[in-house]
Amino acid sequence: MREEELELALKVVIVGNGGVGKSSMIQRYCKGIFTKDYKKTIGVDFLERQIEIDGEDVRLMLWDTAGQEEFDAITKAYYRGAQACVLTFSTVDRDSFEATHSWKLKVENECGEIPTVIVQNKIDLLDQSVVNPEEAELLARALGCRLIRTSVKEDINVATVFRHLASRCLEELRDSVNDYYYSSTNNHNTITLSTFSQSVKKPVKETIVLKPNKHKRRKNVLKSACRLL
Ligand SMILES: Nc1nc2c(ncn2[C@@H]2O[C@H](COP(=O)(O)OP(=O)(O)OP(=O)(O)O)[C@@H](O)[C@H]2O)c(=O)[nH]1
Repeated sequence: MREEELELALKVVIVGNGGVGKSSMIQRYCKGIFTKDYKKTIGVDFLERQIEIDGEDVRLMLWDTAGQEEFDAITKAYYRGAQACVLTFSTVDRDSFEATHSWKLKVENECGEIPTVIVQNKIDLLDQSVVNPEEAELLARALGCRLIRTSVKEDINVATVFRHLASRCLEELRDSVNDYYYSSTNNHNTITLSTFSQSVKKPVKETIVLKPNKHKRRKNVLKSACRLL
């Protein structure tokens, strides 16, 4: 495979009780549309969107899973291999809020700990809210996730959810690439990263601090990393 064919693809699963707006969120983000009709997802569905984060092209593969428990056996098979997760509840559905922790556990059972956000959807219906803001913050803190409030209907914060997750995944990937460089350079070796300012050439045993080039874009660090690995 040529270097320019390499791309970063992230599998993201969207989970939460039925009717909280998972399918609508994915449709909004990938197709720019919103429909009032409720069509229950049977099993799983899938859409994708390409975005750019810090100069990296990232393909987001968004897996829409059914919220009804009867589909649990099917949907959990699709959690496997996910790199990020959206836990969704609805502002006007108390049960969906209370189920958030159990959704997190279901995903964790298949994927371990992965970057996760909690989404409180339907904030356009705040006047009918059955979850107070402090409770939602507390839950997010307890589960160690960022809370993002969205309205898929009004297109509020939907893109933020996916950009945040993609950034988190990229950070983790960069950290592991950097760890690899550091651990694979023994004593007198040097490393060269051409995508960073003036190439980084340092004797090992020092901490290697990678600074983005101020003049060149820090483009394709992961592709370059793959080439070096
Ligand atoms: N007011 C309002 N309604 C929304 C919003 N997002 C989704 N809905 C509506 O909520 C209903 C359920 O949305 P879906 O996206 O089908 O819900 P889901 O979570 O995919 O449901 P399942 O497929 O059963 O798991 C639909 O009628 C949507 O139009 C929102 O932000 N505000």
